[in-house]
Formats: sequence, structure tokens, C-alpha cells
Amino acid sequence: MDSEAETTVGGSCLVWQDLSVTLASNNFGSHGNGGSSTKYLVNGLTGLAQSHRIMAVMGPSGSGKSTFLDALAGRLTTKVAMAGKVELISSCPAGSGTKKKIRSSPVTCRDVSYVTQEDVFLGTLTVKETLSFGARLRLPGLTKTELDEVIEDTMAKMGLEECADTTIGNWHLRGISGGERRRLSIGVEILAQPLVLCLDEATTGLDSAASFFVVQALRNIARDGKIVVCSIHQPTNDVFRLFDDLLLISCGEAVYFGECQGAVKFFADSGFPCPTRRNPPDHFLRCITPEFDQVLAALKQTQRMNHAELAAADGLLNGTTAETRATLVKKYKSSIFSETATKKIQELALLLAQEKHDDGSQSSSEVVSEKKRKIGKKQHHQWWSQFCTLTHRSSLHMCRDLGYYWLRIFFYIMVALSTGTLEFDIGTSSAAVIARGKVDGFLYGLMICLSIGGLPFFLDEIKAFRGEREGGYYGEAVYVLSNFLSSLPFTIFISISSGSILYSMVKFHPGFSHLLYFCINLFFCISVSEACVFVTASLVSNPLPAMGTAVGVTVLNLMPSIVFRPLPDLPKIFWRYPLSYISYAAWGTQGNLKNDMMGLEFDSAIPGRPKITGEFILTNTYGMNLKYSKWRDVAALFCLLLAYRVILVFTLHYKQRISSPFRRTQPKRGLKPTTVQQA
Ligand SMILES: Nc1ncnc2c1ncn2[C@@H]1O[C@H](COP(=O)(O)OP(=O)(O)OP(=O)(O)O)[C@@H](O)[C@H]1O
Repeated sequence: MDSEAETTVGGSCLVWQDLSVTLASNNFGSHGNGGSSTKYLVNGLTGLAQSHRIMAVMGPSGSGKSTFLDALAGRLTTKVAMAGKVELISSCPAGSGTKKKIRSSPVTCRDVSYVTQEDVFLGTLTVKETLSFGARLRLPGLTKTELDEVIEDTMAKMGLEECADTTIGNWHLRGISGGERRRLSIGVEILAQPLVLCLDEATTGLDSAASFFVVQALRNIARDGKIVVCSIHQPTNDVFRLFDDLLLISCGEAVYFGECQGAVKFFADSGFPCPTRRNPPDHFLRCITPEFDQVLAALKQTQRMNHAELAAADGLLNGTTAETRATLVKKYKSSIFSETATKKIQELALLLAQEKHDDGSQSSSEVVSEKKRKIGKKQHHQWWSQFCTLTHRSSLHMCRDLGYYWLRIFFYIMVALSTGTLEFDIGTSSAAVIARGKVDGFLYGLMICLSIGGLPFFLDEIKAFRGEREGGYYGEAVYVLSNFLSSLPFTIFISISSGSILYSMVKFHPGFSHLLYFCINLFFCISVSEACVFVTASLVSNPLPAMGTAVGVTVLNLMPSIVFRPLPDLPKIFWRYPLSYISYAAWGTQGNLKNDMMGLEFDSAIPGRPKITGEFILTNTYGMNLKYSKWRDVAALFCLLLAYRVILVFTLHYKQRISSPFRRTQPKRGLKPTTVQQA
């Protein structure tokens, strides 16, 4: 550990004491601990992470590393219970002198940034744009020059200058490398200058060189005065050497906590010396991984270990790994390392008590640095700038996304052209009565179905939203409004272009006002169907099920309008009430038929009979109530649009956590920023 001066005066500490996380009995079935109804995911951990230092959290898969990080960052789900204490001890200037005071405070989401296992970006943006939008969202109060400085500084720190103008990449764009993505993820998180940076599996999926660069960048962040805690899997020797401190966990319990170099000595003193040729981090993991016995046996059987390795492995474990683990846990508890950590925390507690005594009037909650106070205040009042940033970002993303913008424009025009040529100059014969209904029904069906093409785009946006929402940078309503605004130019363009092509080819009711109504009606139908697809994306995050759900919902919406049965004649249960009322296609088709047929006259089916008015057909063939104008149908579409956008705000708010097979790749366990407190 560093000197006391560094910890208590020069820097800050994140302290955890007797930290346990348990899972309620109904959440894990019969896997209790010794028959009790509580499963310990993390069990009685005590320690501290210091500023200017980088700490590695290592342990076998399922040992509780992520749970520990979640507990530190206050991101545990309601499914688990936490006991113990996590507090942030920060030093701040006392008056005008150089003397510093220390203060303790509960950890809040403003202090901690959490980098999850998955990199969540909008793939069409470049590295610099991503950082720029990130900075504008996280630090809305800063001027352009200040923002530019922050962005340049972050790129320099994370070694991203080379790829600053490279697109991140998505399904159709080749982009930056895996290592650069990881560094960008970290870069985005450090924009807001959090005091603590927690990273879950910072180097997973990277090769040794990329891992080295990522950890080196993290080490530089730590040296700048931050507390960096990072879980890591199988680091190479070179990567391991970059860490200052190590917390080794097995089955939720600490096997070792202290300086990295001390671990080799601790294992040797405990009777499990590291063979000189073997990587120390590998050696530690082999000693404490419950499945290592089986792995060793399998390796022996397949003879994939050479003699030296076999001898080392056999020598390493005189019993089973379970015994080794238990021995190490016991040895650690009585070791000088555990004692040092406890002593350090006790010293800090004493210093804090002293400070409190000296300065009784000031409550601990007041302990926030001036800078953060300033940023927090600005963030509250800068929703407008965040709204503009989000709108700008979404518009850019939409324009560049091949699927959302360009492919859809192409298909809309194609649908308009093909329907237009098929039903060219539809006329007013008796056959045209039903043909007009069919054109409306099918055309709306096809056009609206194209909204599903925007699903991948929405899924990307939702992921980005969730990550940023967890940081508390902006609210759902601001986001939903900005998304609607950015989609406006596209929807207006598509409804006017494809609407006009189709209208003029089919030759619906002549007149500009009728064409205008057709385009407005089309605009609302596309907007509502898009909002509906967006709601689906917010509820189901896995692309395939989301696609299935979106198709299902769209088809259901289309049914009442394409079956050619007058709406009042539909079966009352489900189809008439409520479906025909909440189906945007039903309102759209109804309004359009009124727009097209009212005022026209059609030939009778029986030759020689007088012509029939459009109004008569609408009332008797289509069962419409003409007391209501075609504008009421547009008003209904407007209400549906509003309703879907409001539903979207609510689903985004309440559905932070999604139960899908991709759950683990979402920000861990759907967490909302909370304050960590003693249970
Ligand atoms: N909400 C939960 N419900 C049920 N079990 C849980 C929950 N959270 C964690 N666990 C269990 O707790 C244990 C520790 O999980 P955790 O994700 O913290 O491990 P880990 O060390 O991060 O694993 P990995 O390295 O594989 O990511 C695992 O056995 C996991 O299945």
C-alpha cells in the first residue's frame, strides 16, 4: 500500500468493509450454503482502493467479481441484498492553505463510472464524434473550447488520435479494432471525470498486445489521481505487472488482497509457491479455481501437458483445489496483508472521526468537490443543450445508417412505383370501388411494414440510451422527443415523395388538397408505425425476437384494414373492440377512402343504372360513419402517435432491465444508479 500521507491527504480512497452480497432463497433454488436459505455471492470482503493506483480483481469465472464491482458502484439489482459498508473517502482543500481535509460520503453514480463488458456505440459515428457527443451530454455546461480540450485530452490519454476520424463500424461498415473500441468505451466513461472508474472485464476478447494498451491507458488514468478498479481474466505477465494492487476472489471470499508483488510471496508462504516458469496470475487462478482438478485430469488424459508442466501442476496441488482454496482463505485472514488493510481502514476512520469532531457543523453529504458541484448544477439546467445534442446525434446516425434511411427510401419509392403501375389510372368503374379499397389496404400494409426495417437502428439507439441513462445524463422524455424530431425530415420526405408518385399514378381523387391529405395521412401512419416498432425495440432487445414481435404487432395492426369487412361488422370481441380502434392502419385507410371517394361518382355494377356516389359506397359497402370528417381520422392517428411516444417514455423508464438471452451483455443486471449504503 502507499504511504499514509498519499492516502489520507494527497488522494482519495474507496473503502469497503465486511461487504457481503446475498441472493434470496427463491432466486437460486437449492444451492444454499450449508443448507441455509442464503447464497453468498460476495462474502465479508474488506479493503480499499486508492487514487493514483490501479487494482485488479481476479478470480475464477462465477467467483463474484462482477457482483463485487456492482456493489462498489451501487448497481446491484433488487434481487440481491447487500450488507456492509462502501464509502468514498475524499480529501479536499481546507480553506486557503495547502492543508487538506478528508471527508467520507456514500458512493453515488456521479462518483463512479462503470465500463461494462459490452461496448455500446452508434456504429455510424466516428471515434471523435462519439467522444464529442458524449462530452456534450455529460458536460453540458462547458464551452466549445473547454469541450474540445476535454475531447483532445481524452483521445491522447486513450491513444485514440490515430483513429479519431475512423467510423466505429456496424453490420455494414467496417470500423475500428476491438482494442480501440474498448479504449473508446473507457474514454467515453472518463469524460465526466469520475473519481472512481470500475471496469468489468476490461480486456475480454482482446489479444495480449491490445490488452496491454488498454491496461496501460487505465494505469495512466489512475496516475492522474483516479481510483481504478478493474476485473480481469487471465492477464499475461506483462499486463499483470501494470497493476498496483490485487484482489483475488474465490467463491465470493478474499483469497488475497494487497500489492500485486506481495501475492507471489503470500502464495509461497502459504505452501503454494509459484513455479518460476509459470505466469503468476495463471498460478493464482489454478490454485483457486474449483474446476481445476478436472481440467488437470482432462489435460493429463489428452497428454497435452509436457513433463515439466505435469510435475509443476502435481507439485502445486497436494490436495484438491477446494482444500487449497480453503487453506488460502484461512491464511489470508490471518496474514499481514489482511491486517494491513484493516489497519489502514481503522486509521482512516480515526482521522475521519477527528475531522468530524473539528468540524461538527458540516454534514458528510456536503462533501462533494467544487468542480462536481458545478457540473451537477449545470447538468440539471442544461436539458435543452442535451436535447439538441441528442437530436443532432440521432439525425447524423439516421442519415448514415444504410438500413434506416437509404434502403427504406429505396423500398418506399419502389412500392409506390409498383403499386402505381399495377393500379395505373384506377378510374371510376364499378370494379374500381373495391380496387380502391384494396390499393389503400395493401399499400398501407406494405408501406407500414417497411417501418420494421428501422428496427436494427432502434435497437442500437436503445442500447446507447440505456448506457447513458444509467449515468443519469438525460431523461427518457428528452430522448424520445429528440428521436422524434430527428426522424421528422425523413418521414416528411418519404411521405411526400412516395405519396405523390403513387397518388399521381393511380389517379386518386384529383385536386391538390386531396393529394396533401393523402401525404399527411401517410406521414402519420409511418410515424405511428415507427413509434410502434420503437416500443417493441425497447421491450425486446434480442434482434430476432424483436423482429418477430414487430412483424406480429404490425400484422395485427393491419388486419382490420385489409380484410375488406366493414369495421362495424368485425367480431366485437378483440377485432372490433379494441383492435380496430388502436389500429393505425384502420384509421389511415378509413381517412384515405373518405379523401378519395367522397365527391366522386362510380358506375353501377348493373349496366344502365344511375351512377352511385362515393358517400353511398362508403356508408353501405365500407360501413363508415360519414358524420365524422376525414380529419378526425388524422386526429386519431395523431393521438395514437402521441400515445405510442408516451408509452415509449414509460417503457424506457421502467424497462431498464430486459429479460433476454443477451441480458449479460446489457449494463449489468439492469441497474439503476443508487447510493450504496449499509444494509
Ligand atoms: N441476480 C442473480 N441471480 C442469480 N445468481 C446470480 C445473480 N447475480 C450473480 N449470481 C451468481 O453469483 C455468482 C457470481 O457472479 P458474478 O457475475 O459476480 O461472477 P464473475 O466472477 O463476475 O463471473 P465471470 O468472470 O464469469 O463474469 C455466479 O454464480 C452467478 O451465477
